Formats: sequence, structure tokens, C-alpha cells
Amino acid sequence: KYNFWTDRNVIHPTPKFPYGNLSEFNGQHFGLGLHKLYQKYKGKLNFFGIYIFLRPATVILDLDLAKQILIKDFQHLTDRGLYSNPKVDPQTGDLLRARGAKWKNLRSKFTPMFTSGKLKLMFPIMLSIGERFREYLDEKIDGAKRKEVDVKEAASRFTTDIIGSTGFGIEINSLREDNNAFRNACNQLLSGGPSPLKRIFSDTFPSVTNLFRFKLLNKTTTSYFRNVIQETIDYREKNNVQRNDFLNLMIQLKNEGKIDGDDDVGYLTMDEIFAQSILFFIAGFETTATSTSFCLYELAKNPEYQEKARQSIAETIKKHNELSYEAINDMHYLEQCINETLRLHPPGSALGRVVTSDSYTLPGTNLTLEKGHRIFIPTYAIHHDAEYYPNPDIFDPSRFAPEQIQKRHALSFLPFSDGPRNCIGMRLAYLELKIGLVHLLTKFRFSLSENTSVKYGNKGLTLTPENELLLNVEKI
Ligand code: HEM
Repeated sequence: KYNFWTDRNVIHPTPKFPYGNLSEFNGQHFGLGLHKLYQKYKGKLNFFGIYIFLRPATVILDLDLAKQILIKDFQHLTDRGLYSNPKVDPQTGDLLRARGAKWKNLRSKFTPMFTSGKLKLMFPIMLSIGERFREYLDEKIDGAKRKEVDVKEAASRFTTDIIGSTGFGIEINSLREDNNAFRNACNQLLSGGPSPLKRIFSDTFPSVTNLFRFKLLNKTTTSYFRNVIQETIDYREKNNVQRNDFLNLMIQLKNEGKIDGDDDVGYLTMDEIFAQSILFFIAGFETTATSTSFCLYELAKNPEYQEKARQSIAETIKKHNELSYEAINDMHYLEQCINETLRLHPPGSALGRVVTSDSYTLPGTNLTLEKGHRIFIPTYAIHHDAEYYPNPDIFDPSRFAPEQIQKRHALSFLPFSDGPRNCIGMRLAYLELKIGLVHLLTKFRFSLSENTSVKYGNKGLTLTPENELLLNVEKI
């Protein structure tokens, strides 16, 4: 099994049975493990081989090749290679895990939900949660001049309330209640997921996993969410309640197969609604909460950029006379700060694709990969490559000024990926991040405290701080 790369004369680290090259990741997050190998091999070839347990996989080093895989050759690489068996576990039939025609069908149903027009309708709901976010911090400070606050916990409550309100269609209020049932269930959902090794194993050996009828999420917790969604849908249908949120759009798809009288995109089943609502939470909660807290952390470390962001927010609100949807979209310097945060700390630290055609020859090489072969694009490593970002560990929002972006390869920045299978929630994520940051930066100043420390965890799907993220917060 471990001759695959030697037989093809492809550069690769020496594997060890039974984990292959995972053993040398030293328990680090997958994307960080790839970073080490990327640094070792970059410049030698435009890809290298690794072994995940017993199976060979390819890691891309060259951005043109990455472009070919994500965009130009998408028809040969439509899937992400995550375990999916909706018959045994309906949750694995979600958009993130769905494959081939099933994914295409789901994606076309969900795309109309994330247009700018639909997000604009959800904007007032999000804005009011942004205000609660500010009040939450105000209460934490409790009249003191300056106080140490866990911004990761604060941001998690903010994004929980947003997803609860837009995705599940209910007022959550975890920002006001410490012992909030929805937030507790969310915590259980995340902590009760499979261990990283079990997850990587199930993605690598789906047929073995099928034999064990493996379930991704704990049934007790998923049934909590199913009940919440079912009750909300029943209530809305009985009382003819309309609300500007994702659930409303999903109910339209369930009953009419189209949204707001637009083209037919097909009906959604209740199982699909359950799976997608939970996915919206999994994909949208931690990613945005982490990015909000990392952005505050980087701005606390760099007070001059923090002040510049604050000033440009104030100027934009003044220009638009209010904090409108248009004003938020016009906050370019804040977006530069967000992008630089996403570059330094990309929540999706690596992208995965799997060969879905019978075979696929890597462009520019004579390496032919069979159906099922996995390919990784090491986002974290690309974002920390000095060839694209000189002094890559330094936070510098000016890297994302329009003229600087022009100078770089388009695929040197991949927090939301690229191509037909990129992040469907990208616009929503920017909106949430900006709303959260605007509400905090206009009223509070952030600085490092003696207890501020950041270490990445290795358990989740996303790259997040392992523990709390403490910052000093001072009311302006
Ligand atoms: C800072 C915030 C976020 C980041 C960095 C992020 C990043 C990503 C990445 C890297 C992917 C994989 C793309 C690929 O394989 O090519 C992805 C997929 C996805 N994301 Fe996000 N995401 C964020 C927020 C959200 C939000 C708010 C939602 C929606 C509720 C969302 C929903 C999804 C879904 C449904 C997919 C799967 C799309 C598909 O397979 O068609 N994400 N995201």
C-alpha cells in the first residue's frame, strides 16, 4: 500500500503504519500539518504525495494547478470527499457532504437564498442582534473603566443568535441568558461530534464506515433541533406567519418548489430542511464567531489599525446617514481588516476534493489519479507563504487594498474557496462579521491583557482558538 508514490516517482514524506503521514502532524490541525510539509516541498514540484492511514492523497503546491482543480476541471472533481450516507444518517445528506447530482440539485435550491436581495431582507434582524452584542459587552464591563472579557464566548453568543434567528427562525437570546437551552444544545452538538481521527477515518474509508452504520452527530442533540424546527414550521403554517429568514425560504421550497414565485428549483423534504438548518449552524456559527474574535485580537495587538478601522466606520456611517445595508457594504477598510484576519487564521485550513470521474490526469503531469483519490489544497500554508505575503505572520490590512490584490494570484486568498463548490454563505459571513465588529468597535476599545494567549485547537473541523480568548475591553 505504501508503494503508491514511490512507484510513481512522486516526492512524499515517509509514512508509518497505520496512520500514514498523519502521525507526523503531532496532533495538530490538518491544515497546520500540511503547512509543515508545504514548506518542506515548495519549489521542488507543483504537488506532493501523502498517505492518510493507508490511502494515498495529493497535496497541491502550485496556484495554477489549484485553479484547474477548483474551477476549470470541476466536472472531474465535484465532491469534497467527506463521508455521506443519508440513508443511515440523514444529517450526512447536507450540502457540505452531498455528492454529485444530489449536491448539484441541493445547491441550485439553496443558491437563491443567499443573494444580496435576500440578505438585505434579513439585515434588520441581524442589526438588532448586533445591538444586543454591544449590550452584552456593556454588561460584562459593568461600569468599570476597563475589564477583561472572553471575546470568543461573546462572539459565539452573537453568531448563535444570528443563526438561530435566520436559520431556525426563532429568537434565541443567548446574549441575554446565561443558561440558554438552544446554546446548550449547540455546545453539545459541537462537542458531541466525532473525534478528529474518527472523522478523518470515515472520510477516508466510507465503505468500512457504512458497515458500522456510523452516525456523525449525537441523536439526542439532533432531535432537539428537529423538534425546534418542526414546531416552528407547524406554528408558521398554522398561523400563516411570514418572516424574512432562511426557514421561511425553506418552507416555500418545501411547499412550492420555488422561492417568491421565481423559477422552479425543486421541492425540499423535511429531512433536507432538518439537515440544512443544522448544517447552517455547523458551517456558519463557529467560522464567523472565530473570525470575529480573531479580528478583535489582531486589532487589539495593532492599536493603530484599530483606530483607523474605527474612524473609517464612523465616516461611512456619516456618509450614509445611518447604519444601513449599503453603509455596511461600503466599509472597505473594515473589510480589509477582516480579509487580513481570514488570511492569517483561515477557519477552513485546507480544501478537499475527490476525483469523481473514472480517472483524472493532473494537468501538466503524467500522473493519472483514479476515481476516489483525494486532493488537498493547503489554504493555511498558501496564506502563510512569503512569496505571496511578505512577512506572512504580520497582520497588515493594507495587503488587501485593491491595488495590492491586483498584484497577487487570485487563488492566493482562499478563505471561502473558489469555483462552483465554494462557500455558499460568504456574503452572509461578511455581513455578520461587519455588523458584529461595527457594533463593538464604535463603542469599545480593545487591548491585549496579561492573560491574552492564542493557541489553535485541533478537535473541530475549523481552525479555532483552543481555549477562551481574553482581551481588555474599555468603553469609549
Ligand atoms: C468566516 C466565515 C466562513 C468561512 C471562512 C467559511 C469557509 C468555507 C469553506 C472554506 C468552505 C469549503 C469550500 C470548498 O470546499 O471549496 C465552505 C463551505 C460551505 N459553507 Fe462556509 N464559511 C463561512 C461561513 C459560512 C456561513 C455563515 C454559512 C451559512 C450559513 C456557510 C455555509 C457553507 C456551506 C453550506 C458550505 C458547503 C457548500 C457546498 O458544498 O456547496 N459558511 N465554507
